[in-house]
Amino acid sequence: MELQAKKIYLDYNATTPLAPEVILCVSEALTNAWANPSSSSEIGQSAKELINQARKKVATMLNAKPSEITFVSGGTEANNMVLHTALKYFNSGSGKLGQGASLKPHILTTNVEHDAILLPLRHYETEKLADVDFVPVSMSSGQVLIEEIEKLIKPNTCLVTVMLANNETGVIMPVAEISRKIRELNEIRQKEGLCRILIHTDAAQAIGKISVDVEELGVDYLTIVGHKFYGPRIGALFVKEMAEDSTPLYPMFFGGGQERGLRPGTENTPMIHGLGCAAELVSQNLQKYQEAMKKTRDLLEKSLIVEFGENIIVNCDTALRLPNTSSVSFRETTMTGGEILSRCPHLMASTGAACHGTGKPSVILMASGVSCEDARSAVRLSVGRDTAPAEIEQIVQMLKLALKRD
Ligand SMILES: O=C(O)CC[SeH]
Repeated sequence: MELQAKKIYLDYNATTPLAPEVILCVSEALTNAWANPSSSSEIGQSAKELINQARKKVATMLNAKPSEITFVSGGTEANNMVLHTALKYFNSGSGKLGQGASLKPHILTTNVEHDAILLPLRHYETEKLADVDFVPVSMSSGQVLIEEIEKLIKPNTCLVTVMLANNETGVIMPVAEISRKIRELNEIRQKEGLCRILIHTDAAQAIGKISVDVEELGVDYLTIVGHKFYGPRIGALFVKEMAEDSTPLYPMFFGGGQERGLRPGTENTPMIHGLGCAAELVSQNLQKYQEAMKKTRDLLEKSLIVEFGENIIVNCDTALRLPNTSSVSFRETTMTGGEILSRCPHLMASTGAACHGTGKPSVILMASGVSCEDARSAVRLSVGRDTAPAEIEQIVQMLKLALKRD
């Protein structure tokens, strides 16, 4: 009987499994914390306490305060809430501060953001609700350049949103430097009666892989996505509390008073408890996770280069990248990345973002400086905390076999 070859999962940027400890947390809360956290009963209040403990754990992971964490359904909701807030902030007058009433809010972002930023902003443009500039990232590194952002800032700019790390290339963006520059400009703008520019980063791909410290980043908002760091499929939004000038946050829908009325709806206690557990694991083990993923990812890239030589390139490898992500393109093949993966039945990876599908060359890769031909044959390999170095040789052999039959 032929031994069933073990299938290897290398798509951790698409989603991660729940850590065993998180599964225990979720199942424990499903069993014991089913009460309505808004109930005054003992079991209601114990459910509420689990939520408060989870808030503290997520805050600790980010060097934030618990009161700066609002639980939401996931990264898409968190991102949309920030964009919704920026428009309302500008249009409520507090943003306009002497702007002509005819001016629309202006938002700056990059051209490689996740669809949960790109598509809402394109919608705002279509609906004439905002002017948006999608700043092209460097075609040599895949990173956005601060000067490219700065030169596009206008009097009616009310938000700069830049992802902390790209999901397809792993490129880490200079968010802390961008924040520093924006805060300098905000001091000048305040004297000129111009609106404060709010700063957001979508940290979905970064948390659990690199250090994410809201004080170091200097952002007003930060998106947290549980299912990228072995947590449940819910999220949270960090909103900076400042003594002198509170950061606005407007609810997108209305109902009960949960989450201080900012995100109403009876809380999903088990998932929130699980998110807190996942956050605690990151706080306790980030360096170990980071080192393990980098060791495995670097071994993978080295082994692929030894095997394929000039017939493989690692995309955006000159930039600072996440320790677990590798976007590689195969040359001297007529196959697309999707066709290559279809010939590797025991390798579960992707050609790019899961939400983009595998049909066409990734626009994100091409925007990051990868040629159309290389984007066409690209494969994204994203390792996890427990991807074993011993699996690397199997992965290389699977790809070698797939390319051999071209
Ligand atoms: O696969 C990705 O890169 C993101 C999926 Se939300």
